[in-house]
Amino acid sequence: MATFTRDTEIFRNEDMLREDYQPDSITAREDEISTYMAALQPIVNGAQPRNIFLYGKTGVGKTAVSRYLLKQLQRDTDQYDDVDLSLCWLNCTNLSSSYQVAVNLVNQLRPRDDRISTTGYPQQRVFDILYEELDQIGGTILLVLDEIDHIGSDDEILYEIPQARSNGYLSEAKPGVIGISNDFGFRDNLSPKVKDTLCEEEIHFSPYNAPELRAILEERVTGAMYDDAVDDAVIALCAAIAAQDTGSARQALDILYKSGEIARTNGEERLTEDHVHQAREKLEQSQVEHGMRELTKHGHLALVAMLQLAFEQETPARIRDVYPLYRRIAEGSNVDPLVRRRMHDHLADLAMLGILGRQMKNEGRAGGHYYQYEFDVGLDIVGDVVRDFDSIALPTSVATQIT
Ligand SMILES: Nc1ncnc2c1ncn2[C@@H]1O[C@H](COP(=O)(O)OP(=O)(O)OP(=O)(O)O)[C@@H](O)[C@H]1O
Repeated sequence: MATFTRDTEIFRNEDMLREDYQPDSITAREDEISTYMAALQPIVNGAQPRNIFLYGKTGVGKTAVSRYLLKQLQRDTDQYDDVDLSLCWLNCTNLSSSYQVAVNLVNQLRPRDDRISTTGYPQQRVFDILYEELDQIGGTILLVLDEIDHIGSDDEILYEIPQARSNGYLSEAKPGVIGISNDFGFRDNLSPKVKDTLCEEEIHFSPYNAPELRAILEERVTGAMYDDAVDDAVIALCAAIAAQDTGSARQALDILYKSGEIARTNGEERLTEDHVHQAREKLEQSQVEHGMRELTKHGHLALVAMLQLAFEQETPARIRDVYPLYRRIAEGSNVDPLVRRRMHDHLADLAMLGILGRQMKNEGRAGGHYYQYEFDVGLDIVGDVVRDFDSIALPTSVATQIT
């Protein structure tokens, strides 16, 4: 019979290593915090808020620092009767237009039973409803738009809200926008008028180095794990791996958490450097798997064509070998195939994601240059992903090998 008992060797509080955990204190971000605080200072003084744009790669603390500072700001402004601060936090993943952002802001600000429909209004009407809502709340209202790059080039709202007061649309509310993004291209491609308003205050978060990651891990591990379960060498290794790869605190924390899970599964009481290496490998593998699942339909078709060639021992393969298979599989799956050039872009994407390796070959004057592709990841992992492609008619040689 399977019996569960509470294990007490490794984790004191493993929730502290989870993605959604909000730390009480922030380590190694003194400069960013002081710039951020200066940008928020007008609010404390009862003045109009500035618009702030935070950017930096993934996992470098943009969200954690914002949550920490805004909580602090709310607490500290409570003592001033003339500051009435409200916060509205919207994650813009899946929101691809100004219209959708406006609707979601309205619905976030309204009670649950009074929400508006996500379609069917003219854009200006939705903005008007948003202004009514903001004016009804009144006071200083900070709208935090996390992952703001998802709205793409339809960035009108990032100009509209900050200008609403001076344009006479608001009388009671003083809105400020805090935009957060890890897409550097988004900032550069903002329309000039949006860049002027939203990027009034810009704060760049750079990747963490190994000592900074070490300090973050040390702080977190005190509450999350028992002292005897983890030593300095293990923490230093997690920090070094993440610093070398991405500079992301999320990656460093994930490696530490996974190492603890591996130790627990093995029934061991201490984390070792070997657990850390295994954890890194497992995480990389699941990231590649995730990357494969997220590809477009044509990316999936290219993947299946490559898998067929790999099973038939025909890799490394050139585009001229992959393309006819891709075409056949696409047609068999009722998908219009792309022309060869466009399909080649998908192979290049697979190489960029680390799923395929590609090598430039040079056959001299007569043969010219060409690329050869082969899998850089285990075929079993690819097979696991491909097995779930319900709308692709798999070639028999693939279907039989992956079942
Ligand atoms: N300076 C720090 N001190 C303590 N914890 C941190 C720090 N920076 C990041 N973290 C932790 O690392 C994880 C990732 O950080 P966060 O979500 O803030 O990154 P981000 O820059 O917003 O990334 P993304 O662009 O992917 O949203 C979180 O669990 C967060 O608590």
